[in-house]
Amino acid sequence: MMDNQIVISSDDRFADIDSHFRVTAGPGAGKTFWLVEHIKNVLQNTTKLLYTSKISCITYTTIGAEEILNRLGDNLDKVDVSTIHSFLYANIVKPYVHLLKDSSGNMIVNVEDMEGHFENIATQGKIYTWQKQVNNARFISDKKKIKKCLENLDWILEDGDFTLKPRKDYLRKIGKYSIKIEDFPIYKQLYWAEGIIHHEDVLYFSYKILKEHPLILEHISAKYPYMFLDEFQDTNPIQAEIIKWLAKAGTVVGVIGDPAQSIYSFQGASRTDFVNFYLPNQKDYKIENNRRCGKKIVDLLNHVRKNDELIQRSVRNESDYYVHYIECSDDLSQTLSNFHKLRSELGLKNNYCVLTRNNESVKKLKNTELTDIWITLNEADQNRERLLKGLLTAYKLVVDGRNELAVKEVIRSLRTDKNRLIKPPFQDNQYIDDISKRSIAVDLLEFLLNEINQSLNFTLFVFYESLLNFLQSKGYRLKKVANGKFKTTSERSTIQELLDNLILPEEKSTEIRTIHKAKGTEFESVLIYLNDIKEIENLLTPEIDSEVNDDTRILYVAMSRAEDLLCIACPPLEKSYKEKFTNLNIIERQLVTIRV
Ligand SMILES: Nc1ncnc2c1ncn2[C@@H]1O[C@H](COP(=O)(O)OP(=O)(O)OP(=O)(O)O)[C@@H](O)[C@H]1O
Repeated sequence: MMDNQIVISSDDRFADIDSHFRVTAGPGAGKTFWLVEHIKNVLQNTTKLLYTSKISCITYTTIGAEEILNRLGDNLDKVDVSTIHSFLYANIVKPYVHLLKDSSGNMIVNVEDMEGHFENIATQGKIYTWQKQVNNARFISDKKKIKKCLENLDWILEDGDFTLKPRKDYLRKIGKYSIKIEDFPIYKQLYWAEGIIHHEDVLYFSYKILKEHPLILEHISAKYPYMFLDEFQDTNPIQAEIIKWLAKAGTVVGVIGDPAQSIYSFQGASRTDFVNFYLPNQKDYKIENNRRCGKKIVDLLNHVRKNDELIQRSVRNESDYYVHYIECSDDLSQTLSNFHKLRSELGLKNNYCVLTRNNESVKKLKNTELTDIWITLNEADQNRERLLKGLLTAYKLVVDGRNELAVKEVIRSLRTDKNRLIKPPFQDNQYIDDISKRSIAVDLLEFLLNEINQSLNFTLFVFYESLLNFLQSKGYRLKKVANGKFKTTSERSTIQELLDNLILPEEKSTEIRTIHKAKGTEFESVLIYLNDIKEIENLLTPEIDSEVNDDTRILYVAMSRAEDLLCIACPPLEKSYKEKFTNLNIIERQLVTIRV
């Protein structure tokens, strides 16, 4: 499907801006760079944009959206940059979800209480109610497994029909019982009745709305005559279908991506959906340069990608550092110190990142302990947990340099009902309008920064008391803490513990993170921590086009984040492995003991 590709450079501007297109390019090719220039090019030359219409630019993460907005500079008022979920929520779900009715003609979502979309977290209360309503499920005693199964639910589109089921089918089997597929919608309905919809529901509702009311497509297509989608290799099949409908309705669609960086199969994405993506008269382009990585890194990337059609050329002739490996001891802080020593010897003083597969390894590297504190809090008091999680998330966002998003997060955690009365844990009958919400949100952020910096080791109980006093000084009353589960839990947990266990879905400046959270980024030096010898196999015998798992591609994404220094930390290696590393031009860096 990829024949007839026209080779371009990230500097090229197209004269033909009104054909559908696909750009395929490897890491560091300048896909995002090219996309921003293409948007400017369209803005300058189009005749299709009318007074009310805009270009839609879809990114995979909100950090990606912020980056593109920054790079667009003054060209913002005719471009909407957002994630696909925000786009679909704002343009389809929010305005039209009331059109979806059940068999008795009732709305399937309580629209009045709907305020955004959330992660699917199966609370104890919902699990309890669901179990009461579902025959067999009453007898399942392992609540943790039920929770895992319900939180793994997703809408799977097969031949135009949806099934709601866990992505991993074995999760349905809990002890002797196997949860029936037809019992899952009951769980969703519990949330929808309260106006709560989950991220995955946004795609599902959008598809249903457009399928049942195709006229809406005409309206959206008129509003967005152009739609460009970055990182399209990780697109969900439902999304791809909606994009095709929009193209048919008249929107010029452009998709950009790299099949070798497709790493979200656990969310239903598949590299072949990108490889086979086709729209009538679509133009196919590819970029072969790699402007990010030094020469030896590109050689290694080409080795990992050897089954693929795309071989990259490094254009950074000045950067030719060896790729290194370090065998780890049990003390991971030594591995980190050795990596920093190597950077310093090589004179590499700019940014770096340590990447690893999962959150458990991140915690190991950060030397922090994993606890269930947020789950315990949620079970103790759902409303307080929601408020505190929102506030501490906002605090982390500010520390990450994302102030605007932090303000939004605080506003979101000050939940109001349809009469604008603030919901618990605030006391009853307190009115707040949007302007006051924003202004108290800014005050709250300032309070959080002052308070948390001084009180990391304070208990949550103490913190909550000062939050209560602070809000009171601003004229808002929180409910006082009475004896009970929240009190005992909050007396036992510290703010530090809560922060350590609060993992943001996206991170911008964290130095140790999972590979999935490094998508689209670049650093002067990168250390990849592989804690299993199996992960080394992915480097030695790579399967970049595997349909079975993403492992090689995840490693490829990690390696391709490095500009100058790439260093691999691994378990002690047998001789045969060391020889293979030498053959790949990866050199050993002896671990030495460094006193800190
Ligand atoms: N034409 C260009 N001129 C100057 N710098 C460029 C150009 N194209 C790309 N770059 C730079 O090369 C680097 C890689 O570009 P970019 O981040 O857009 O790559 P990408 O293809 O999106 O990579 P990935 O798939 O790995 O996320 C960036 O630092 C970018 O600023």
